[in-house]
Amino acid sequence: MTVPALSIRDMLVTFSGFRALDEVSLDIAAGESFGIVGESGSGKSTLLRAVAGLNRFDSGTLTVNGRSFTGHKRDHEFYRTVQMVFQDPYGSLHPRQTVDRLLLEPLAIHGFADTETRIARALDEVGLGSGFRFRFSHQLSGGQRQRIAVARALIVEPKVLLLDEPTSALDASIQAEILNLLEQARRDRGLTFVMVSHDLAVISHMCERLAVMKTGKVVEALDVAQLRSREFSTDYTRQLLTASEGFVREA
Ligand SMILES: Nc1ncnc2c1ncn2[C@@H]1O[C@H](COP(=O)(O)OP(=O)(O)OP(=O)(O)O)[C@@H](O)[C@H]1O
Repeated sequence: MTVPALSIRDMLVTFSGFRALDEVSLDIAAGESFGIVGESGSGKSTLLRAVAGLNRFDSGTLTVNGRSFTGHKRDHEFYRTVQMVFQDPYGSLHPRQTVDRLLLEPLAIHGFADTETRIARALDEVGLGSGFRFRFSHQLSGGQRQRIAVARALIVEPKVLLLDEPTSALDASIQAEILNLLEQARRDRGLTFVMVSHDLAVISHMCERLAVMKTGKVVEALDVAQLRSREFSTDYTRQLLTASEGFVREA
């Protein structure tokens, strides 16, 4: 692997002594789409949140594009490079703000000047168009909100997107649209994805490699070809696969 976009070494996160993330190490290459799966409570969100600086990590190292970070301190440049999209587009967007305002905010924070052009382009990129610009987010459907959340992440031209169950709050048909939109953006922009999902079908569709988590640890790392041909080394992964609804793809 060339210099990884994201390198996590022995990352430990504890909550009152409980090891929610137990010395996890991962290298994710630039341009790679990397999945994180595991049962509920296995530490997937904690890992993503610790990378994003939303949780502090107690020990270990995080290196992003060659820059190292500790604890939960992140700087402007980090958030220009790394953006996160959350599961719940209802919670992550302020309901009483217009789409315009929601898209303007990250541009202002990061000092972009040509805001008009960027907002118009962002709305086009996520398939909404300028007719949505002055709508309030509470007037949008779940799928439209998630498109705005994606636009808000992409508008500052990041290199890495952290995606925490980005479609699991949406209907199946809308899920596919958002996943396609994300995949298109990744290809067009050469983005690196780190995607958490409980749905192995989603991971199989979107990712090239994945880590399987259990009780705060990575118990297995494999590529999607191995996932599809069921070359696992643990029964736990097999059980996850069986439990993942709709996973029907055969080797
Ligand atoms: N802020 C917190 N305070 C205390 N415990 C926490 C906190 N955040 C997470 N945990 C605990 O850490 C463990 C891992 O949680 P996490 O949310 O990372 O799991 P997950 O794999 O993302 O689960 P799910 O698929 O259900 O979202 C759980 O036992 C959870 O209760």
